[in-house]
Amino acid sequence: MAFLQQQQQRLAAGQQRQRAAAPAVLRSSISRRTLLRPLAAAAPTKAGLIDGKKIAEDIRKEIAAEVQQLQKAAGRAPGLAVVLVGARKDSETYVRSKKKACAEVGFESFGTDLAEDVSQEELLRVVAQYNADPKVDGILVQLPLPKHINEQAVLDAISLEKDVDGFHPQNIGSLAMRGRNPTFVSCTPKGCMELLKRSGVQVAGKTAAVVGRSNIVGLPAALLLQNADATVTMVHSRTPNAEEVVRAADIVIAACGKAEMVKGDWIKPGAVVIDVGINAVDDASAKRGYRLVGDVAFAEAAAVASMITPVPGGVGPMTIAMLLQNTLEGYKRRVASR
Ligand SMILES: Nc1nc(=O)c2c([nH]1)NC[C@@H]1CN(c3ccc(C(=O)N[C@@H](CCC(=O)O)C(=O)O)cc3)C=[N+]21
Repeated sequence: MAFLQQQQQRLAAGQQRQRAAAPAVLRSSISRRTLLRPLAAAAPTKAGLIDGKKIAEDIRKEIAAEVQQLQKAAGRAPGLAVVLVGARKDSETYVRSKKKACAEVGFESFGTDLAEDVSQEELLRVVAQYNADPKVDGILVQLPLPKHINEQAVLDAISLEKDVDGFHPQNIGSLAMRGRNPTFVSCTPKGCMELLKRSGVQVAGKTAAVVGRSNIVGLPAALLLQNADATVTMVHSRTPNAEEVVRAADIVIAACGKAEMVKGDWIKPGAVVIDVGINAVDDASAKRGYRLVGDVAFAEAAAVASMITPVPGGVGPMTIAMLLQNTLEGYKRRVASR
């Protein structure tokens, strides 16, 4: 919270400077613009960093404490099943970090690794097995799946009560309807909202732009912002005036999957920027031969925003924290309904 206070002080100081400058404009013939320019150059705003890694760590601690408290009476720990098909390097990395996170908070993790050429039928059998397993509270089928498998058919087969990814059409549908509560909200958009909440950002009454309209991030993120009383515009590849729409927004969620597409001059001064993108770009000087960048040109945007998430260390760790939170929610519901 310390940085929030600093942030508010900095904003207040800026406003005071501007107020002090205003009478001078009236007294002299120098234009307001000319007068403010050297001031702005002397004090470039540097956005406060929203530390997703730290916030996710806090959440994992909260979850671990709750598991400690609940598991004795429940007779078992929460269980998460992760299904991986094929051998994509990035998917393997993600699945490994999910299992590690499970261990850290005291969950039991179940895993099935299937060959790239596994049949859809066989994959559906694995899903059905986990649906029926009383020790499993959440099921995650790592995406993307190989081309020969109908992704939606697999996601639809996951029991609604175990759909911790929140990808089942009924979960997304409930999110879209007023007065309905989805069983689970997708982890990445839920993580974005949690970052806003834990950074003290008020959403109600604000304008928000969501860049990207995917089922798994853009769409549910827009619905969540709208449910939190923001006025939301979605921007996508066919939006002719994307920059203009983004520039009008108090809150920007970038989830278009294009490295550094959202430039600094798309951002309204003082806006809050949540960057969902994780793009690998070649970098010979990096240990792995590549580095990760977001969908936002970070340095440029940080110079105008009031707060911004970094990549890595922003939304990514929150996605996993929300997966654990969803699994814990499912566990509590299932234990209570026994
Ligand atoms: N059924 C399904 N559910 C998912 O939630 C899902 C999926 N499929 N397929 C792939 C995407 C991607 N995803 C990420 C999770 C964590 C990080 C993460 O923790 N990133 C770290 C480190 C990244 C690194 O250093 O490699 C960071 O941003 O700081 C990133 C990306 C979940 N996804």
